[in-house]
Amino acid sequence: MTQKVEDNVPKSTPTSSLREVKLGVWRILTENQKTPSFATRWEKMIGFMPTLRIFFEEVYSIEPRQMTLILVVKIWSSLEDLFLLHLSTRILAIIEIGLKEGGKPNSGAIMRAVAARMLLVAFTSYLNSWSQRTNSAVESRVQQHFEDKIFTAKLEADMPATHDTTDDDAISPHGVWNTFMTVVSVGTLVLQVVAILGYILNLSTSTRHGPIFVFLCICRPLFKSLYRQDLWNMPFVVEADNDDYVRLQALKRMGEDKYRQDIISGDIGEYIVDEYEQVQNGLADTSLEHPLTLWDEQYSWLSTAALDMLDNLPMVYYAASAFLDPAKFTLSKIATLQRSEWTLRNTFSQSIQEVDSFARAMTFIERLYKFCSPLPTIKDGVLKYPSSGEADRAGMSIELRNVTFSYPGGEKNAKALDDVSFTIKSGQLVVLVGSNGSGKSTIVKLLSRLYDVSSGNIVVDDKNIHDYLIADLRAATASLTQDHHLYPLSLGENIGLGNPELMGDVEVITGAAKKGGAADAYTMHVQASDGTPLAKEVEKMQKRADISGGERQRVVASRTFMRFTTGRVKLVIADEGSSALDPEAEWELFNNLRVEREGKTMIFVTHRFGHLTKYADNILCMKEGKLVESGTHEELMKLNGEYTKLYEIQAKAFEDNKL
Ligand SMILES: Nc1ncnc2c1ncn2[C@@H]1O[C@H](COP(=O)(O)OP(=O)(O)OP(=O)(O)O)[C@@H](O)[C@H]1O
Repeated sequence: MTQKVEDNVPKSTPTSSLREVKLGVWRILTENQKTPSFATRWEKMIGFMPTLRIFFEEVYSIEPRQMTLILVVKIWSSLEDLFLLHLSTRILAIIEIGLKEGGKPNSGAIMRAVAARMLLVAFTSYLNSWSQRTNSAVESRVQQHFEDKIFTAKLEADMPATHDTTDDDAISPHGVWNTFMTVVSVGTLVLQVVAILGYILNLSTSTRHGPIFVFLCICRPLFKSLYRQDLWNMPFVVEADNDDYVRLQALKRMGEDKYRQDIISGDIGEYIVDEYEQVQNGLADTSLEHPLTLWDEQYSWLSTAALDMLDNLPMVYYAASAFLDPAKFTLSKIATLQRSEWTLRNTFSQSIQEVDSFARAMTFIERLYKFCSPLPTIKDGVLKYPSSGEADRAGMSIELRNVTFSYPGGEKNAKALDDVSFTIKSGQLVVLVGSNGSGKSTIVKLLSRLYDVSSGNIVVDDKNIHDYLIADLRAATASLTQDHHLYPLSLGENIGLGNPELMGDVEVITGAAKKGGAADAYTMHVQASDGTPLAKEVEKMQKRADISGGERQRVVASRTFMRFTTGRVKLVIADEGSSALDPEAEWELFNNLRVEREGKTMIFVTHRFGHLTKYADNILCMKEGKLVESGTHEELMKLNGEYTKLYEIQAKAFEDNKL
């Protein structure tokens, strides 16, 4: 198990090294890097301000009125302690003066100060409860706003962008409100610290006393943050480093529902329970406590005690001052100093902790905007497809010229395609074959411009594929791949989305469903969707998970036939689109596709050589990212190479079965 304590683990740089600590069942890695200097952090923060402003304005503009009130309450709450402190001081001072003068304290003044204090408490508590209620409403509005934004960005992102998954995981609309409130909290904490500092300095008996007292108040959090720097500044990675513990976690997972059927049918429950007990015994006294608790415990009690002692310094200071210079100290002043010392220390500690949260908020906001406005990695062209004068072609003509391609984010130097060249003439039916991982699907993806070549060129109808408008190219391509999924929408939409313009045309959709082999399912769907809202809802709620692989492919194939109804398709790509179909359905699908051949080039990717290769104008045989052979079935068989080898393995299987 790898557990990230910090979600922003920096990549190791040559200037930093890793420090490893073993605690309990954990292995903790921290970065032994020099803490960035104050100047570096300051620079980073200043550079971040414009992005922070955009974020703040965007969140604020969702509900400006409510947001203003929330901010006012936040500011008020941060200053409340100080107002209360001031009123308490006044009450104490009035009492003290009264007692000193030997008479009764001024009851009117006391009553007024007490009433003011109570009013303040009641007002703040009302504001807080109002703010809590408002917060949740505003929070859900903000969440909704960013959910829409993230959803749109996800739909608009192109394929290479989706390889950068590290950012995706961390970006969630739920994080936006928390991040916003973190930024607000940091702002109000800074305000609070400044206000208390001002108050203490104002109270102090001399210009020298004030700063010394303030320093003593913040001594503990300051030293703690310096001494235990890694807690605040060093992101660290924690992973389980105990075989028994790792196995225990794995055995615990065997209790999940998905394994139940196997456990019952395989009768392996007893084995798992025995193993579970064995690893529990193996762990014996090893601490399973949370790594952060263990991390904290590794410091000696002496250092902890020394830090705790620092808490007492302000008291020692004003006790000594009162002793040495009693004329300048009153009891009410000492009480006020004590209370303000406590408030300052707490607020300062919180601020230091928030430095870390603020750094995380900065990272979150930067990632959010990067995610929501990704730079398009696939550049659009300007030419219409088909260009004027080319519309009558018998299909798309394609030429790959020395194409090499590596997947973004894939292993360095790993070429999915290596110097591949071939030509497919308009209207040809071409079959792509080759062993797993040989690059067949990659060719298909490049033709749909899901990715761009790393080097070389793809020429479509005599022009570079990059010159065409991507939307036009995609409209001219109908693809049926094994990766296609059923959408979590109604069956009618699943087929109709092949041509959204005819979504309401039951007759056209029925025709497509027939050709794709999903006619029975679609007829049932039409009967269920008898127009009543309830029937529609029932249909929508049907789980798509219970559908078999073959049934799914029939629906996806129907969607492809629906796409033909646009009249714009010039290229049909079927990448293992019939792998889950029974032989009869596959034969039917293939025949139905052949009927649609007019005006279209067809590329089939397959491992099953059966009927497809017989009808192919050309067969391209791939191996390890290279095109190794091409020609008709007869020509390739004569070569006695890779194609023959693959073909004979299949043929032999049938012969062996006969024996
Ligand atoms: N998204 C991806 N990221 C990184 N590498 C990938 C990705 N998709 C495929 N590859 C790699 O590219 C190479 C070619 O894969 P491709 O899917 O084109 O092969 P294929 O011939 O279609 O295989 P199969 O017959 O199994 O479908 C393989 O080495 C594969 O691991």
